[in-house]
Amino acid sequence: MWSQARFAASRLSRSRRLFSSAIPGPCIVHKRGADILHDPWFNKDTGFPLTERDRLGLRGLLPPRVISFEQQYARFMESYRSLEKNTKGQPDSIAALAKWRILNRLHDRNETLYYRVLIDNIKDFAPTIYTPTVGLVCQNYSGLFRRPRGMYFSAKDKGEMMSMIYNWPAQQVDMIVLTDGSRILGLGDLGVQGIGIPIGKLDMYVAAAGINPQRILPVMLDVGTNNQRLLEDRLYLGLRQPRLEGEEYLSIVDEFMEAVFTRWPKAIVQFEDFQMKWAFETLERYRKRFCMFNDDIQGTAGVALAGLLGTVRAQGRSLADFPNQKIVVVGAGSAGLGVLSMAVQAVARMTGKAETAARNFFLLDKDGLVTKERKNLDPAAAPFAKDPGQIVGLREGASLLEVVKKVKPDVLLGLSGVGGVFSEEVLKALHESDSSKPAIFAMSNPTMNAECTAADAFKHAGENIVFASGSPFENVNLGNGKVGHVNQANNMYLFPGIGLGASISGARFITDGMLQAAAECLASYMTDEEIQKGILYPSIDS
Ligand SMILES: NC(=O)C1=CN([C@@H]2O[C@H](COP(=O)(O)OP(=O)(O)OC[C@H]3O[C@@H](n4cnc5c(N)ncnc54)[C@H](O)[C@@H]3O)[C@@H](O)[C@H]2O)C=CC1
Ligand SMILES: CC(=O)C(=O)O
Ligand SMILES: [Mg+2]
Repeated sequence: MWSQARFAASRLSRSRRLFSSAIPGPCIVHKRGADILHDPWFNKDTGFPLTERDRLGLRGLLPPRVISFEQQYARFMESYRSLEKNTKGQPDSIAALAKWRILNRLHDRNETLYYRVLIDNIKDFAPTIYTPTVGLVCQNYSGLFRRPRGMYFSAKDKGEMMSMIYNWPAQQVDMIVLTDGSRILGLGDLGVQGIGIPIGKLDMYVAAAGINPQRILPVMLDVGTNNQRLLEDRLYLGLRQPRLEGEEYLSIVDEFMEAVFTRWPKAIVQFEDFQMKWAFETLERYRKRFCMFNDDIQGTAGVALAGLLGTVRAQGRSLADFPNQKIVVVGAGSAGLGVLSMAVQAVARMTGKAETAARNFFLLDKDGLVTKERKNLDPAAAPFAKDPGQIVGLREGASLLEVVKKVKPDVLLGLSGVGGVFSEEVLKALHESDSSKPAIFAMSNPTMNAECTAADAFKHAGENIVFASGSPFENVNLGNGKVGHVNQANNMYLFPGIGLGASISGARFITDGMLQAAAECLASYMTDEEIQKGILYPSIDS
C-alpha cells in the first residue's frame, strides 16, 4: 500500500529527476547575449550570476543586481497572489484568463522558473493550465496569441513535413502531443486554436512525470475547420477552409508521423482531442507501427477503470464483485467507448467469459439507449449494443431517465460532452437505485460541459454517493461537519505515467496490457481509509 513515506520519497525522486533532466549536467548553451535572454529554455532573467554574465556576453544587458532564484520565485508568487486578490469578484472567465496570462508570460520568458512554480503549486495551477481554463484559452486563442509555442503543420505543408520537422530547435524530443483541433474537450471543432490542449497536456508531463521541458513538443495538425464562426473570423489564425476528409486527411497524418519518427525514432506521440472517427482510425492505423496512444480512448479508460474499481471497494464489496456492477455509460464517443472496452476486458479477465462480459453495461448516446435495433449502428458501439431480449421493459432509444429507473445502476458515467444531462430527475432516480453507494462520474470537460455539478449530485442523488468529475469542483459541504468528497476523474492521472513508462522502458509500442497495468496501479494507490471517505484518486499534488 502507498504510505506517506513512499509519497515523500516519490516526490523527492520526482523533483530530482526533474532537475537532473530539465537542467542536464553539462548544459552547453550555444547562444550569447540578448539571444539567451529571449530564449525561455535558457533565460534566468535577473538571476544570471556575474560570472555567467561575463561568460555569456550579458554584462550590461541586465540591471546590475543579481536576484536569486528563490527571490524570483517569491516575487512571482507575490504578483500572482495579488492578481488573485484583485480579480476576486470579477466574472470567472476574466479572472481565469488573467491567471492564465500571468503564467503564460512566465512560460514564454523563463521556463525554469515557470516549471518550478508549476510543480510546487500544481493543485492551484492545474485548473489554469489545464481544464477548465485551457478550454477558454482555446476558444479565444487567436486573440490571445502573442508568441508561438510548439509546431504547426497544415494541409498547405503537404510534401514539406520531412524538412519542416528539422526546423524544431531541440536535438531530441521524447514526448509529442498532437491534435487536429476537431473535438477540443466538449467544445467541438476549434481548428488551429486547439493547440492550447497539447501545450497544457505537456505541461502536465513536465510537472507530473518530470519530462525534460526541452524534449516536449506540442503539435497542431491544421487540416481546416468546419466551425463556421472561426471560418468567418478575420483574426482566425488557422487555415480558412473546410476540414480535409478521407484519404486526403489520412495522407497528412501519415506524412507527419513519418517525419516525426524519421527524426526522432524514440519519440512517443499522444493523439489528443480528435473527433471520434479519426481517433479510432488513427489508433488502429498507427499503434502497431509507431509508439503512440490515444489519450481520450485509452488514458481516459484507464482512469475510469481505476475509479470503477475504487467504487466497488467504497461499496464494501470485494473487487471480484466488479462484474456484477451495473454501469450506465452516457456518451458513445471515443471516450465512452474506450471506457466500455477496457471495463469489458477487465470483466472478461475476471470471469473468464468474454461473451457475457458486457451484460451489465448499458450505453446511451444522443439518441438514447443503444440496442442492436439501432439503424446505422456504429460498428465501434456494436459490441455494447443491447439485445432487445435482454432488456425487458426498455426499448431502443429509451431515455436516460427510463434507463436509470429500470436498471437501477451502481454507476452513472457521463462522457457525452453535454452539460446538465444528469438532470434533477435522473439524479433523483439514481437515489432510488439498488446500489448501497451509487457512483456518479460526470467526466465531460470543461466545467460547463459536466453532466452535473458536484453540489447537484449530492443534493439530488443523496449524500451516500461517490462523485467524480472531469474538471475540478470544490468538495461539497453537507452540513453537520460532513463533506461530500469530489474526485477529479481525468486522464491526467495516467497519461504522464504512460508516456514516462514507455519512454524509459524503450517500449516500441503501447499495448492494452500496459494501459491495464497503469489503471490497476492507479487504483492500488488508494488506502481503505481513503476509499471509505469516497476518495478514489490520489491528491493532485501527490
Ligand atoms: N475526464 C476525462 O478524462 C475525459 C473527458 N472527456 C470528455 O468527454 C466528452 C466526450 O468526448 P468524446 O467521447 O471524445 O466525444 P465524442 O464527440 O466522440 O462523443 C460524444 C458522445 O456523446 C453523445 N451525446 C451527445 N449528446 C448526448 C446526450 N444529450 N445524451 C447522451 N449522449 C449524448 C454523442 O452521441 C456521442 O456518442 C468531452 O466533453 C470530453 O471533454 C474526454 C476524454 C477524457
Ligand atoms: C481530459 C481530456 O482529455 C478531454 O476532456 O478531452
Ligand atoms: Mg482529451
